[in-house]
Amino acid sequence: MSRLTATPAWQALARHAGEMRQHHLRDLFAADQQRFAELSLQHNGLLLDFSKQRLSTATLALLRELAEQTNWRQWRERMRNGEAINHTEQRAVGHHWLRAGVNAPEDVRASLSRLAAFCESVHSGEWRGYTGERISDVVHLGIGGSDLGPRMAVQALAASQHPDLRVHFVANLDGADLASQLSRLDPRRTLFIVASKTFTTLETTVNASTARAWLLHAAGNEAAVARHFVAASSNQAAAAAFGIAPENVFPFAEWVGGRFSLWSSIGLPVALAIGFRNFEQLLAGAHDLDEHFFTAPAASNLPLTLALIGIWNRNFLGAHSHAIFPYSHSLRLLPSHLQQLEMESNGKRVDRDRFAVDYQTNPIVWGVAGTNGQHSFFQLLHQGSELVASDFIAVARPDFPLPGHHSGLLASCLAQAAALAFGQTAEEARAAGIDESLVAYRSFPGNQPSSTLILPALTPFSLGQLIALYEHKVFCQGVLWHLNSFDQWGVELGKQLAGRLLPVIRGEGVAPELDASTRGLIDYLRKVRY
Ligand SMILES: O=P(O)(O)OC[C@H]1O[C@](O)(CO)[C@@H](O)[C@@H]1O
Repeated sequence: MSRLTATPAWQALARHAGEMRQHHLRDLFAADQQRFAELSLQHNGLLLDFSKQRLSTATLALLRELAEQTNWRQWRERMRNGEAINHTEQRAVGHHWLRAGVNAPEDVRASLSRLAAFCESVHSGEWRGYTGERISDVVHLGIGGSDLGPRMAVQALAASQHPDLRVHFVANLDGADLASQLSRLDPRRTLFIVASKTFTTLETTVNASTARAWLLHAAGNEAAVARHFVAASSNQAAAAAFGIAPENVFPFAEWVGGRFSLWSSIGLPVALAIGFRNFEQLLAGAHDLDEHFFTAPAASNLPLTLALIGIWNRNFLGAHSHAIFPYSHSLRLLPSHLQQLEMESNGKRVDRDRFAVDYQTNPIVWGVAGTNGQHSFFQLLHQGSELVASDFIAVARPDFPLPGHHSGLLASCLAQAAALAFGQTAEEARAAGIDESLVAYRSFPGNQPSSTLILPALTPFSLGQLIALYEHKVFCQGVLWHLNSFDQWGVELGKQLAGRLLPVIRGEGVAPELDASTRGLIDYLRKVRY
């Protein structure tokens, strides 16, 4: 038995789960008229309703006891105080310092001032391309944490987009990604941001090299690179070796994890897209949530509550997957961002003390924007055989207010969450006039758990709050599961193998140790490629 499953709170929760599994959400609501009031929280404009989760106030009390027995407060202080809690890389975890405003470390404030000045020079037209033209397009080259966060934020805040500057993102190693962007761009007016913490990532360095060749083909002069390439990286030496002028490198610290780097210079495309003042509001929103997380008691702490609900669904009700449904077209990339945030952080099977865990860790995180998902896979959620826990995210006021759209969107969001929770019994189907031969098909079991999060509006501030809320949720779950949430060794093996296969694919080498399947695939590829 592990130190987690041996805790009295875990044991009590396991017993309690046996009892709670007997109850349908219909019964829980029927038995308690105060359920919404008891099982919802608010913080500075955000509302989190978790009354449609299959739990009770007693469940929450036990879950909070589990948090106490796993020392979540002490871990929270360790992160806040800059201890090297990422022990396998001997690094502190400091993304929250990036948004601490006037209390941020000196180097963070200095770096923000440089970003502000750079944004100002691009927006004002002081920064010009090699022929003296203004910059009209920015292409951000990065992948994983150096792509998903800023890409999602730029899309989410499209309503605040700077009118004269378009921001594009290229991540994939597949040349189709970069080629399709370049075909629409003018090298004289295009600025590239090479975004890579390590500056060694294959996808980003290949895309950056191709982009530089494209620029030089047009400019015919190396000097153009300094007017068209900047970098966001922790590896200033590698950025310089690539040919980016030192004054064009915006560094950030090693203690910023890739999937938490949106708040650093990796967020430069966001600042360019929405303006630096709005970027500061994004940071302010995240800081607001940081303060809440660091100071609120367990019972009113939103990130901790989200984390505990996730643990309940995963470890005690047996949900394998967790869906994120933003009912907001602008937030349609949020599921992808959270997928990386959660699965790269807590997709682990060895605990902090190097022991294999004897409990489930992160579920599969997935999702799309509503209402689109309703017309593709929601059928399985309503009548399939899988327990799926969901987060519905709604925005009270529209960011693009076209008449006749937003009320329907909100109605759909609330209707889906209610239908998943309460379903439709055979009696109700009959009462609705369904023919007896169809009653079995037109009954819905319900009892699918979900939370609903409401943002008053999609602003830079509320987006900052939203992302930080999930970041701290992930932190709390990592603490409870006794994981290091801040390394990602699991992605290394595939990278190393790709490095070994590259010369073989190119026909420049042999790899005698290859397995029969990979060898067969390579032989076939060689045959059909050339
Ligand atoms: O910013 P870099 O160093 O290019 O890394 C990109 C991404 O690659 C990963 O290491 C995973 O492969 C992520 O954690 C990281 O965000």
